[in-house]
Amino acid sequence: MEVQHLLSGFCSTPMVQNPKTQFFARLPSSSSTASTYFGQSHKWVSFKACPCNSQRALSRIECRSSTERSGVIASSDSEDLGNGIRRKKLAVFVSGGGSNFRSIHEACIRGSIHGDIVVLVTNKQGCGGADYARDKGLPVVLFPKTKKEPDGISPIDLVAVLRGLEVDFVLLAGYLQLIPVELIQAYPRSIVNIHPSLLPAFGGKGNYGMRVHKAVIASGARYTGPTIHFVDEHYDTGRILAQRVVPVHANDTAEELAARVLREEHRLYVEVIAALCEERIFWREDGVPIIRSKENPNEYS
Ligand SMILES: Nc1nc2c(c(=O)[nH]1)N[C@@H](CN(C=O)c1ccc(C(=O)N[C@@H](CCC(=O)O)C(=O)O)cc1)CN2
Ligand SMILES: NCC(=O)N[C@@H]1O[C@H](COP(=O)([O-])[O-])[C@@H](O)[C@H]1O
Repeated sequence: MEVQHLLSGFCSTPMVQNPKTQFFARLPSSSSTASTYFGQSHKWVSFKACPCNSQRALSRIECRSSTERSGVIASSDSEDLGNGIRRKKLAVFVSGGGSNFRSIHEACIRGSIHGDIVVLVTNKQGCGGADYARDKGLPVVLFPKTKKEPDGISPIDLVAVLRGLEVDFVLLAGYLQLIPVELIQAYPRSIVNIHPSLLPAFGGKGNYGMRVHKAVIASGARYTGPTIHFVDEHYDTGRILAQRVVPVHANDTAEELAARVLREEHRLYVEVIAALCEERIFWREDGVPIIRSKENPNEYS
C-alpha cells in the first residue's frame, strides 16, 4: 500500500508527493490541526499541537484515529495477553537497509512481539528501511530537517507525531543521527538502541556499521556481539539492557563478522522488544535494567 501524506490546513499547497519519491509529515507551525492521510487504508490520524508563548507546548494532543483497521496495523489495539497487558505501539528509526526493522515487523505479524509498528522514522527517505515501510503500508516520517532533507520535521513536531500515534516505545535500528533531548525527555526509559559491539567497547561518535566490525578485528578481540541499551543524550552511553556474545574468527573479514553479529542482533532485538511489550523489564536499585524470563518468572537476566 502506497502511503501519501495529504497535509491540509497550514501548508500553502497540499503536500501530495509521488509515493515512490517522497513522503513525510510536516506539522503545523501554528495552532491548527494537521490531518495526515495514510494511503488506501484511509487511516486519518489527526492531532493538534497547541502553541503557547514563544514555544509550542505539547499541552494536550488530541488523537482521533478514525480508521477501519487495515491489515497493516493489528485490528485489536486493545488486545491484551489475557493478563491485562495492553498491546504496545512501536516507532522504529532507521537510516539504512533496515534488516532489524524487517525482523521486528515480521515478529509483530507472527505474534512473537505483543505490539505493532505504527510508524517508521528515517533521516534518509530513500533508504531500504523506508522502502520496506512503504511496501507494507506503514507511515514514514522524515526526521530531522537537514540541508539534504529539507522536508524533515523538527524535534518538537516529531514528539507531537509520536504522541499523536500513541507510541509506547521508540526502537532505534541502524539510525545514525543523534536523538534529541526533546524526544529523550518525552519518552523516559522508552527508547532503546541496538549497537553491534559489546558496549562500552567500540561505541560512541564515529562508531557505527562496518566501522565497528573493522575496529573489533583490528583490535584482536576474540569476542564481540550486539548490545541493546536505553538511549540517553549521548551516543551509546545509556543503561545496558541486553548483550549476546559472538566469537571473532582469526580469519574473519569485516563482512563475515558483520553477518554473524547481525544474525544475533535479529534474535536478541526481537527477544528484548517482546520483553518490553510484555512489561517484563525491571529496574534494579542501582539503576540497571533487567529482564524477567518469560518461562520462569523467578529468573532475570
Ligand atoms: N541520543 C542518542 N542518539 C543515538 C544513540 C544514542 O545512544 N543516544 N545511538 C545511535 C546509534 N549509534 C550507535 O549505536 C550511533 C549512530 C551514529 C553515530 C555517529 O557517529 N554518527 C555520525 C553521523 C553518521 C551519518 O550520518 O552517516 C555523527 O554523528 O557524526 C554513532 C553511534 C543513534 N542515535
Ligand atoms: N551504532 C549504530 C549501529 O552501528 N547500528 C548498526 O547498524 C546496523 C543496521 O543494520 P540494519 O539496517 O540491517 O538493521 C546494525 O548492525 C546495527 O547494530
